[in-house]
Amino acid sequence: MISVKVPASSANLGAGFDCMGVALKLYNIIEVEEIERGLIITSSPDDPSIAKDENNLVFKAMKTVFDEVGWYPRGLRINLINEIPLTRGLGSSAACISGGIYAANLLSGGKLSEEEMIYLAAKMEGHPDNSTPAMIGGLVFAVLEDKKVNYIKFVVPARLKFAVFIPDFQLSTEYARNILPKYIEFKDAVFNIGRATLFASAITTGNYELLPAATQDRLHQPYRKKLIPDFDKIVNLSLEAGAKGAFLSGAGPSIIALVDENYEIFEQNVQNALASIELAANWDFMILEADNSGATVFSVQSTSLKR
Ligand SMILES: Nc1ncnc2c1ncn2[C@@H]1O[C@H](COP(=O)(O)OP(=O)(O)O)[C@@H](O)[C@H]1O
Ligand SMILES: N[C@@H](CCOP(=O)(O)O)C(=O)O
Repeated sequence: MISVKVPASSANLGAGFDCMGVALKLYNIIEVEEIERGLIITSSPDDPSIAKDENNLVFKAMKTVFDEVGWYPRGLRINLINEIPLTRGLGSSAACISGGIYAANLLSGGKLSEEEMIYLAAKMEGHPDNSTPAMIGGLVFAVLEDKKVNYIKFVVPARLKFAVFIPDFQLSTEYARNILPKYIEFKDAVFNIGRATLFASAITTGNYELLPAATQDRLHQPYRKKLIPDFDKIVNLSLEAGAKGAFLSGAGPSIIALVDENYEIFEQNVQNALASIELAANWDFMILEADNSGATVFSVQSTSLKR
């Protein structure tokens, strides 16, 4: 049995639509084992959206590796331990894809390089901003090209923390992508290019005072926030509590805020604000550090099946 631990991820980071994302210390564990025959898939906690047959996302990711390397298990047992909430904008699908590819590569003899796994994951997800940090950790700037992903990984210092607000409703990434406009005004494109560039520079040089300006966006949040009634209230309470920027996590509905100091005061301010304002949804709140490792082997137990 091979056990792989794979982190959650928060993509876009404001202005960096489809090209920036960070891995977070919130994990799924994917356990895989070759068996004599068949496909057995279990998950905890279980969820009706988690397929238990060949439509399962982890299995589909694993099969892309088996097809690529030309190796197939006789049968496969997959157990999923899901700590990352599904369909909340925290890269649950990317964790399945990157974790599944990473586990399948181990099971099939490690023939794929890290670059090849990064590309396979981004191609399957359709954009590299979740799958790449889920695979290698850190805060990643990434572009999906024809046959590879061009990326830079930045190791996030522990000083920079991520306050995550998770509501009690789901918002599918597919739906949240379909509602985006096909065309935008030139000035809005220029607006985002500037802020994404400023964000990259501010994060890598530690100029966190620039982050509130650098995390503004006109490409996706104006459209998606209409699906999240509490969006402005959560963003505003985060900023008033001392965050250096607050924005949609991936395609939402979760919201994420950057905190670089006075963590206890920030947390107390947020708890007080959440208790005192009227909100349309129930929101879970936690402060996470960035994960700088990505998918890792959690444990390997020798299997009884001999080839
Ligand atoms: N932990 C999981 N296990 C199996 N399938 C999953 C898991 N998380 C997501 N999926 C599948 O991926 C699909 C898309 O999820 P998505 O809307 O992208 O969620 P997220 O925003 O968390 O990435 C889900 O409908 C589900 O079928
Ligand atoms: N760039 C994507 C990110 C989706 O992230 P997820 O965690 O919501 O799957 C988008 O904005 O659609």
